[in-house]
Amino acid sequence: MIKFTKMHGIGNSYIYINCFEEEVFNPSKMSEFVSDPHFGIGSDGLVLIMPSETADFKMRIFNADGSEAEMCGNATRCVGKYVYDNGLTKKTDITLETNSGIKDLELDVIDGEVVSVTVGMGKAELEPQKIPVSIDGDRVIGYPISVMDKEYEITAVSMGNPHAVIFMDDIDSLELEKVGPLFENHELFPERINTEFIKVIDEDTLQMRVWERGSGETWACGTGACAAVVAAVLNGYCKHDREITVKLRGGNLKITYLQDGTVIKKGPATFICEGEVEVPPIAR
Ligand SMILES: N[C@@H](CCC[C@H](N)C(=O)O)C(=O)O
Repeated sequence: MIKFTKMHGIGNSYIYINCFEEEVFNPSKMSEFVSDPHFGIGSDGLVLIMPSETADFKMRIFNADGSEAEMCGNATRCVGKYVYDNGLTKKTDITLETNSGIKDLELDVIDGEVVSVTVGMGKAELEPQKIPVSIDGDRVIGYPISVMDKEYEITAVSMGNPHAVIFMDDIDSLELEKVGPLFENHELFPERINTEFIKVIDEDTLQMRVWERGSGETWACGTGACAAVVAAVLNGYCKHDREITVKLRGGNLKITYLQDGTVIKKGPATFICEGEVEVPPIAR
């Protein structure tokens, strides 16, 4: 049996394991198991909360298919809430080590309740080789790509993990199950990709659907929302230094892309349930 907590950041849910108390030997298999809604618990993946030598805490994030990602925006907020609510820290300014560097969390606590978390997401990376995207040049902005005989234009951004952002008017009728995997596994993306489909509502508001690498369509993606705002600024739809509302299937995030390239993200983190799960030997 292993103790778990299920939390979500605007509908992007993960199973959180407190590795100060529990040991997980095969997180990749464990993620596949817990994410499965039929034989496991049901989630978009697994997050391990661990001790760090360089920050207050460390997190590792695994997608539902067992692949490990560098970063997860929604999980950073949930980890902030978890460590505060469970008495692992009394601090409201917390540093969190991830596979893409240390992120700064600022907890907004009212009457003992964490109502929102603001995360310094670091600088957006635009150099194609570093995202990585197999396209020459120093940036990928509005690059044409053909999927299922339809032309799309991608803007590529890394928020620690890779994103392709596409602006289009009709995102509601998109058949994400069909097109999502074709973007995810396209030959231009050697490490696969997260793909965001964005409708520009106005210069301060974007609407987004996302197909996540390793997890499929999720109701929200924090790094994806940041990439969307960066791409919107690069394409002239939004401006630097303004708080942009990104409306996702599960709720809203507030994202600011500063002139110096840094991205700030603010949003809620929500506890769903906790319990113990019997993990089959292969997933331990
Ligand atoms: N949902 C996340 C991103 C999780 C990782 C992603 N699927 C990847 O493989 O890069 C978020 O909120 O950022």
